[in-house]
Amino acid sequence: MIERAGFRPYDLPLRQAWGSARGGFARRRGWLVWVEADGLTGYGDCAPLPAAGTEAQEAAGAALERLFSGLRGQEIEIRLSALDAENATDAHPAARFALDCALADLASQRLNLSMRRWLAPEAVDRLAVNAMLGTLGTVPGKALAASQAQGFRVLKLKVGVDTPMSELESLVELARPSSTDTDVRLRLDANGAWSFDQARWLIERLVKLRLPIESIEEPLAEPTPERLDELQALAPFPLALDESLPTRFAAVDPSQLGVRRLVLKPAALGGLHRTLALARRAQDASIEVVVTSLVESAAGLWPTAQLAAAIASPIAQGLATADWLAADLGQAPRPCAGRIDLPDRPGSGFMPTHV
Ligand SMILES: O=C(O)CCC(=O)c1ccccc1C(=O)O
Ligand SMILES: [Mg+2]
Repeated sequence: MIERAGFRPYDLPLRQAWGSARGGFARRRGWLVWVEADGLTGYGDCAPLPAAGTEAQEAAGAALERLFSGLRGQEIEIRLSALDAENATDAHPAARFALDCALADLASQRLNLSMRRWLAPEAVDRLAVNAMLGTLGTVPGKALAASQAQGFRVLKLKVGVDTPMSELESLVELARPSSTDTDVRLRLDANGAWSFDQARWLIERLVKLRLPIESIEEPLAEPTPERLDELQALAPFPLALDESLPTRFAAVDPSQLGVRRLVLKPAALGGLHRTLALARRAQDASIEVVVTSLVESAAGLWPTAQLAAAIASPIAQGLATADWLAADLGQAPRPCAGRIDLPDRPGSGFMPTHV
Protein backbone atom coordinates (compact mmCIF):
# COMPACT_ATOMS: atom_id res chain seq x y z
CA MET A 1 0.00 0.00 0.00
CA ILE A 2 1.29 3.46 -0.88
CA GLU A 3 2.40 5.26 2.29
CA ARG A 4 3.82 8.48 0.86
CA ALA A 5 4.19 10.11 -2.55
CA GLY A 6 5.39 13.45 -3.81
CA PHE A 7 7.23 15.46 -6.44
CA ARG A 8 9.69 18.33 -6.50
CA PRO A 9 10.85 20.57 -9.34
CA TYR A 10 14.33 20.41 -10.90
CA ASP A 11 16.08 22.69 -13.33
CA LEU A 12 19.26 21.34 -14.93
CA PRO A 13 21.61 23.26 -17.23
CA LEU A 14 22.88 21.67 -20.44
CA ARG A 15 26.60 21.63 -21.26
CA GLN A 16 25.74 23.10 -24.63
CA ALA A 17 22.42 24.35 -26.05
CA TRP A 18 20.30 21.75 -27.86
CA GLY A 19 19.14 22.82 -31.32
CA SER A 20 16.67 21.43 -33.85
CA ALA A 21 14.28 22.52 -36.59
CA ARG A 22 11.58 22.68 -33.87
CA GLY A 23 13.64 24.97 -31.67
CA GLY A 24 15.97 24.20 -28.81
CA PHE A 25 16.68 24.59 -25.12
CA ALA A 26 19.61 25.38 -22.85
CA ARG A 27 18.13 23.86 -19.65
CA ARG A 28 15.77 21.00 -18.82
CA ARG A 29 13.09 21.62 -16.26
CA GLY A 30 10.87 18.99 -14.75
CA TRP A 31 9.89 17.20 -11.56
CA LEU A 32 11.44 14.28 -9.73
CA VAL A 33 8.50 12.19 -8.53
CA TRP A 34 8.47 9.40 -5.93
CA VAL A 35 6.14 6.89 -4.36
CA GLU A 36 6.92 4.99 -1.14
CA ALA A 37 5.63 1.62 0.09
CA ASP A 38 6.97 -1.22 2.27
CA GLY A 39 10.20 0.65 3.00
CA LEU A 40 10.95 1.01 -0.73
CA THR A 41 10.89 4.12 -2.94
CA GLY A 42 10.05 4.22 -6.64
CA TYR A 43 11.13 7.17 -8.77
CA GLY A 44 10.00 8.80 -11.98
CA ASP A 45 10.65 11.96 -13.98
CA CYS A 46 8.15 14.41 -15.43
CA ALA A 47 10.09 16.46 -18.00
CA PRO A 48 7.63 17.94 -20.48
CA LEU A 49 8.85 18.97 -23.93
CA PRO A 50 5.99 20.12 -26.17
CA ALA A 51 8.19 20.00 -29.32
CA ALA A 52 8.47 16.25 -28.74
CA GLY A 53 4.72 15.77 -28.34
CA THR A 54 4.15 16.22 -24.59
CA GLU A 55 2.00 18.69 -22.73
CA ALA A 56 3.43 22.08 -21.67
CA GLN A 57 5.12 22.67 -18.30
CA GLU A 58 2.06 24.19 -16.64
CA ALA A 59 -0.33 21.49 -17.76
CA ALA A 60 2.13 18.87 -16.51
CA GLY A 61 2.37 20.54 -13.10
CA ALA A 62 -1.40 20.67 -12.78
CA ALA A 63 -1.71 17.04 -13.86
CA LEU A 64 0.89 15.96 -11.27
CA GLU A 65 -1.11 17.72 -8.55
CA ARG A 66 -4.18 15.77 -9.60
CA LEU A 67 -2.46 12.41 -10.11
CA PHE A 68 -0.65 12.56 -6.77
CA SER A 69 -3.48 13.88 -4.62
CA GLY A 70 -5.25 10.56 -4.06
CA LEU A 71 -2.33 8.14 -4.00
CA ARG A 72 -1.91 7.47 -0.31
CA GLY A 73 -3.52 4.24 0.84
CA GLN A 74 -3.87 2.82 -2.67
CA GLU A 75 -2.46 -0.55 -3.78
CA ILE A 76 0.41 -0.21 -6.28
CA GLU A 77 -0.82 -2.81 -8.77
CA ILE A 78 -4.36 -1.44 -8.71
CA ARG A 79 -3.16 2.12 -9.32
CA LEU A 80 -0.90 0.85 -12.15
CA SER A 81 -3.70 -0.92 -14.00
CA ALA A 82 -6.01 2.05 -13.48
CA LEU A 83 -3.38 4.27 -15.14
CA ASP A 84 -3.13 1.92 -18.10
CA ALA A 85 -6.90 1.74 -18.46
CA GLU A 86 -7.31 5.53 -18.67
CA ASN A 87 -7.98 7.16 -22.02
CA ALA A 88 -4.92 6.71 -24.22
CA THR A 89 -5.22 10.11 -25.88
CA ASP A 90 -5.19 12.12 -22.70
CA ALA A 91 -3.65 15.56 -22.44
CA HIS A 92 -0.78 14.94 -20.01
CA PRO A 93 1.45 12.07 -21.17
CA ALA A 94 4.61 13.34 -19.42
CA ALA A 95 2.89 13.55 -16.01
CA ARG A 96 1.31 10.15 -16.51
CA PHE A 97 4.64 8.64 -17.57
CA ALA A 98 6.28 9.99 -14.39
CA LEU A 99 3.76 8.31 -12.10
CA ASP A 100 3.80 5.15 -14.21
CA CYS A 101 7.61 4.93 -13.85
CA ALA A 102 7.54 5.50 -10.08
CA LEU A 103 4.88 2.79 -9.60
CA ALA A 104 6.69 0.40 -11.97
CA ASP A 105 9.98 1.04 -10.15
CA LEU A 106 8.28 0.11 -6.86
CA ALA A 107 6.42 -2.89 -8.26
CA SER A 108 9.57 -4.36 -9.82
CA GLN A 109 11.67 -3.72 -6.69
CA ARG A 110 9.07 -5.54 -4.60
CA LEU A 111 9.43 -8.59 -6.86
CA ASN A 112 13.22 -8.23 -6.82
CA LEU A 113 13.24 -7.86 -10.61
CA SER A 114 14.93 -5.34 -12.86
CA MET A 115 12.27 -3.13 -14.43
CA ARG A 116 13.04 -4.59 -17.88
CA ARG A 117 12.38 -8.16 -16.76
CA TRP A 118 9.30 -7.06 -14.87
CA LEU A 119 8.09 -5.54 -18.20
CA ALA A 120 9.12 -8.50 -20.36
CA PRO A 121 10.83 -11.77 -19.36
CA GLU A 122 12.66 -11.80 -22.70
CA ALA A 123 14.33 -8.42 -22.06
CA VAL A 124 17.97 -7.99 -23.05
CA ASP A 125 20.76 -6.59 -20.84
CA ARG A 126 22.66 -4.61 -23.46
CA LEU A 127 21.50 -1.96 -25.94
CA ALA A 128 23.25 -0.49 -28.96
CA VAL A 129 22.88 3.29 -28.83
CA ASN A 130 23.53 6.16 -31.22
CA ALA A 131 25.71 9.16 -30.47
CA MET A 132 23.81 12.46 -30.55
CA LEU A 133 26.09 15.09 -32.06
CA GLY A 134 23.74 18.08 -32.37
CA THR A 135 22.80 20.21 -35.37
CA LEU A 136 24.68 19.48 -38.59
CA GLY A 137 25.97 23.04 -39.03
CA THR A 138 27.51 23.18 -35.56
CA VAL A 139 29.25 19.79 -35.46
CA PRO A 140 33.02 20.01 -35.74
CA GLY A 141 34.72 17.27 -37.76
CA LYS A 142 36.57 16.20 -34.63
CA ALA A 143 33.30 15.44 -32.80
CA LEU A 144 32.57 12.89 -35.50
CA ALA A 145 36.01 11.34 -35.11
CA ALA A 146 35.68 11.31 -31.31
CA SER A 147 32.32 9.50 -31.40
CA GLN A 148 33.69 6.89 -33.78
CA ALA A 149 36.71 6.39 -31.55
CA GLN A 150 34.34 5.89 -28.59
CA GLY A 151 32.77 3.01 -30.49
CA PHE A 152 29.50 4.54 -31.75
CA ARG A 153 28.45 3.17 -35.12
CA VAL A 154 25.34 5.34 -35.62
CA LEU A 155 25.86 9.10 -35.35
CA LYS A 156 22.76 11.26 -35.14
CA LEU A 157 22.62 14.79 -36.53
CA LYS A 158 19.84 17.35 -36.43
CA VAL A 159 19.09 18.70 -39.92
CA GLY A 160 16.40 20.93 -41.44
CA VAL A 161 17.94 23.96 -39.78
CA ASP A 162 19.73 25.31 -42.88
CA THR A 163 18.69 25.02 -46.55
CA PRO A 164 18.63 21.49 -48.00
CA MET A 165 21.33 22.53 -50.48
CA SER A 166 23.81 23.72 -47.86
CA GLU A 167 23.03 20.76 -45.59
CA LEU A 168 23.71 18.39 -48.48
CA GLU A 169 27.11 20.03 -48.93
CA SER A 170 27.89 19.65 -45.22
CA LEU A 171 26.82 16.00 -45.30
CA VAL A 172 29.03 15.27 -48.30
CA GLU A 173 31.94 16.86 -46.45
CA LEU A 174 31.24 14.98 -43.19
CA ALA A 175 30.74 11.62 -44.85
CA ARG A 176 34.01 11.68 -46.78
CA PRO A 177 35.76 8.29 -46.52
CA SER A 178 38.70 10.04 -44.84
CA SER A 179 36.51 11.24 -41.95
CA THR A 180 34.01 8.37 -41.60
CA ASP A 181 34.82 4.73 -40.86
CA THR A 182 33.28 2.36 -43.39
CA ASP A 183 30.82 0.85 -40.90
CA VAL A 184 29.64 4.18 -39.48
CA ARG A 185 26.32 5.62 -40.61
CA LEU A 186 24.51 8.90 -40.10
CA ARG A 187 21.02 9.11 -38.59
CA LEU A 188 19.40 12.39 -39.64
CA ASP A 189 16.52 14.06 -37.83
CA ALA A 190 14.72 16.83 -39.73
CA ASN A 191 12.05 17.36 -37.03
CA GLY A 192 9.42 18.17 -39.64
CA ALA A 193 11.39 20.83 -41.51
CA TRP A 194 10.83 19.96 -45.17
CA SER A 195 8.16 20.28 -47.80
CA PHE A 196 7.55 17.14 -49.84
CA ASP A 197 9.61 18.51 -52.74
CA GLN A 198 12.53 19.46 -50.50
CA ALA A 199 12.52 16.04 -48.86
CA ARG A 200 12.36 14.27 -52.20
CA TRP A 201 15.18 16.42 -53.62
CA LEU A 202 17.43 15.69 -50.69
CA ILE A 203 16.66 11.97 -50.44
CA GLU A 204 17.30 11.50 -54.16
CA ARG A 205 20.70 13.16 -53.84
CA LEU A 206 21.67 11.28 -50.68
CA VAL A 207 20.90 8.04 -52.53
CA LYS A 208 22.69 9.03 -55.74
CA LEU A 209 25.80 10.15 -53.88
CA ARG A 210 25.71 6.93 -51.83
CA LEU A 211 26.09 8.76 -48.55
CA PRO A 212 26.08 6.44 -45.52
CA ILE A 213 22.63 7.38 -44.23
CA GLU A 214 21.16 5.09 -41.58
CA SER A 215 17.67 6.69 -41.48
CA ILE A 216 15.83 10.02 -41.51
CA GLU A 217 13.39 11.00 -38.73
CA GLU A 218 10.39 13.23 -39.37
CA PRO A 219 11.24 14.49 -42.88
CA LEU A 220 7.96 16.30 -43.53
CA ALA A 221 6.32 19.46 -42.21
CA GLU A 222 2.97 17.98 -43.16
CA PRO A 223 3.32 14.22 -43.02
CA THR A 224 0.59 12.02 -44.43
CA PRO A 225 0.87 8.25 -44.87
CA GLU A 226 0.60 8.70 -48.67
CA ARG A 227 3.46 11.22 -48.90
CA LEU A 228 5.62 9.23 -46.50
CA ASP A 229 5.01 6.08 -48.49
CA GLU A 230 6.08 7.84 -51.68
CA LEU A 231 9.29 9.12 -50.07
CA GLN A 232 9.99 5.79 -48.40
CA ALA A 233 9.84 4.11 -51.82
CA LEU A 234 12.74 6.34 -52.96
CA ALA A 235 14.94 5.59 -49.95
CA PRO A 236 16.93 2.40 -49.35
CA PHE A 237 17.11 3.41 -45.65
CA PRO A 238 14.18 3.71 -43.22
CA LEU A 239 12.21 6.90 -42.80
CA ALA A 240 10.85 7.32 -39.28
CA LEU A 241 8.04 9.08 -37.49
CA ASP A 242 8.68 10.44 -34.02
CA GLU A 243 6.89 13.49 -32.58
CA SER A 244 3.98 13.15 -35.01
CA LEU A 245 3.12 9.75 -33.54
CA PRO A 246 1.51 11.04 -30.32
CA THR A 247 0.09 14.13 -32.00
CA ARG A 248 -1.08 13.44 -35.57
CA PHE A 249 -1.08 9.66 -35.79
CA ALA A 250 -2.13 8.51 -32.32
CA ALA A 251 -4.93 6.37 -33.69
CA VAL A 252 -3.27 5.06 -36.86
CA ASP A 253 -2.15 1.44 -37.20
CA PRO A 254 1.70 1.40 -37.36
CA SER A 255 1.63 -0.64 -40.58
CA GLN A 256 -0.43 2.08 -42.30
CA LEU A 257 1.92 5.02 -41.70
CA GLY A 258 4.09 4.65 -44.80
CA VAL A 259 7.41 4.51 -42.91
CA ARG A 260 9.71 1.62 -42.01
CA ARG A 261 10.54 2.85 -38.51
CA LEU A 262 8.93 4.40 -35.43
CA VAL A 263 10.76 6.45 -32.82
CA LEU A 264 9.08 5.94 -29.45
CA LYS A 265 9.35 8.47 -26.64
CA PRO A 266 7.52 6.93 -23.67
CA ALA A 267 7.05 10.32 -22.00
CA ALA A 268 5.20 11.60 -25.09
CA LEU A 269 3.23 8.36 -25.50
CA GLY A 270 2.16 8.41 -21.84
CA GLY A 271 3.59 5.30 -20.25
CA LEU A 272 5.71 2.17 -20.23
CA HIS A 273 3.09 -0.47 -21.03
CA ARG A 274 1.39 1.48 -23.77
CA THR A 275 4.75 2.19 -25.42
CA LEU A 276 5.64 -1.49 -25.12
CA ALA A 277 2.29 -2.42 -26.71
CA LEU A 278 2.83 0.01 -29.61
CA ALA A 279 6.36 -1.37 -30.11
CA ARG A 280 5.03 -4.93 -30.29
CA ARG A 281 2.37 -3.93 -32.81
CA ALA A 282 5.02 -2.24 -34.96
CA GLN A 283 7.45 -5.14 -34.71
CA ASP A 284 4.69 -7.61 -35.62
CA ALA A 285 4.21 -5.58 -38.80
CA SER A 286 8.01 -5.65 -39.48
CA ILE A 287 8.39 -1.98 -38.60
CA GLU A 288 11.57 -1.13 -36.71
CA VAL A 289 11.41 0.71 -33.42
CA VAL A 290 13.82 3.01 -31.63
CA VAL A 291 13.26 4.19 -28.07
CA THR A 292 14.69 7.60 -27.24
CA SER A 293 14.98 9.88 -24.26
CA LEU A 294 13.72 13.43 -23.95
CA VAL A 295 17.13 14.62 -22.69
CA GLU A 296 15.58 14.35 -19.24
CA SER A 297 17.22 13.61 -15.89
CA ALA A 298 18.60 10.22 -14.88
CA ALA A 299 15.28 9.58 -13.10
CA GLY A 300 13.63 9.39 -16.54
CA LEU A 301 16.52 8.02 -18.55
CA TRP A 302 16.80 4.85 -16.44
CA PRO A 303 13.20 3.65 -16.94
CA THR A 304 13.36 4.69 -20.61
CA ALA A 305 16.46 2.50 -21.07
CA GLN A 306 14.76 -0.35 -19.16
CA LEU A 307 11.79 -0.09 -21.51
CA ALA A 308 14.10 -0.20 -24.55
CA ALA A 309 15.71 -3.35 -23.11
CA ALA A 310 12.25 -4.92 -22.68
CA ILE A 311 11.42 -4.11 -26.32
CA ALA A 312 14.85 -5.44 -27.35
CA SER A 313 15.06 -3.82 -30.76
CA PRO A 314 18.48 -4.66 -32.25
CA ILE A 315 19.15 -1.24 -33.82
CA ALA A 316 20.77 1.73 -32.09
CA GLN A 317 18.52 3.39 -29.51
CA GLY A 318 18.46 7.14 -28.76
CA LEU A 319 19.60 6.92 -25.15
CA ALA A 320 23.06 8.48 -25.17
CA THR A 321 21.86 11.85 -23.92
CA ALA A 322 23.09 12.02 -20.29
CA ASP A 323 26.24 13.87 -21.32
CA TRP A 324 24.17 16.77 -22.69
CA LEU A 325 23.32 17.68 -19.09
CA ALA A 326 25.87 19.56 -17.00
CA ALA A 327 24.24 18.32 -13.76
CA ASP A 328 21.89 15.45 -12.96
CA LEU A 329 19.71 14.05 -10.17
CA GLY A 330 21.72 10.84 -9.89
CA GLN A 331 24.06 8.58 -11.85
CA ALA A 332 22.71 8.14 -15.38
CA PRO A 333 23.08 5.10 -17.63
CA ARG A 334 26.12 5.93 -19.79
CA PRO A 335 27.28 4.28 -22.98
CA CYS A 336 30.55 2.44 -23.31
CA ALA A 337 31.78 1.39 -26.77
CA GLY A 338 28.48 2.47 -28.34
CA ARG A 339 26.39 0.34 -25.97
CA ILE A 340 24.60 0.66 -22.66
CA ASP A 341 24.94 -2.30 -20.31
CA LEU A 342 22.12 -2.39 -17.79
CA PRO A 343 22.81 -3.62 -14.27
CA ASP A 344 20.99 -6.51 -12.61
CA ARG A 345 19.64 -4.26 -9.83
CA PRO A 346 15.93 -4.46 -8.94
CA GLY A 347 13.79 -1.60 -10.26
CA SER A 348 14.78 1.02 -12.81
CA GLY A 349 18.31 1.48 -11.47
CA PHE A 350 17.83 5.14 -10.56
CA MET A 351 19.01 6.39 -7.18
CA PRO A 352 18.95 10.09 -6.33
CA THR A 353 22.28 11.64 -5.39
CA HIS A 354 20.70 13.87 -2.75
CA VAL A 355 17.04 13.90 -1.78
O1 LIG B 1 17.49 10.20 -30.53
C1 LIG B 1 18.39 10.57 -29.78
O2 LIG B 1 19.55 10.16 -29.92
C2 LIG B 1 18.13 11.50 -28.64
C3 LIG B 1 16.75 12.00 -28.50
C4 LIG B 1 16.39 13.11 -29.42
O3 LIG B 1 17.02 13.29 -30.42
C5 LIG B 1 15.33 14.03 -29.04
C6 LIG B 1 15.33 14.52 -27.75
C7 LIG B 1 14.42 15.43 -27.32
C8 LIG B 1 13.46 15.88 -28.20
C9 LIG B 1 13.41 15.40 -29.50
C10 LIG B 1 14.35 14.47 -29.93
C11 LIG B 1 14.17 13.94 -31.33
O4 LIG B 1 14.51 12.82 -31.65
O5 LIG B 1 13.56 14.62 -32.12
MG1 LIG C 1 13.41 12.65 -33.58
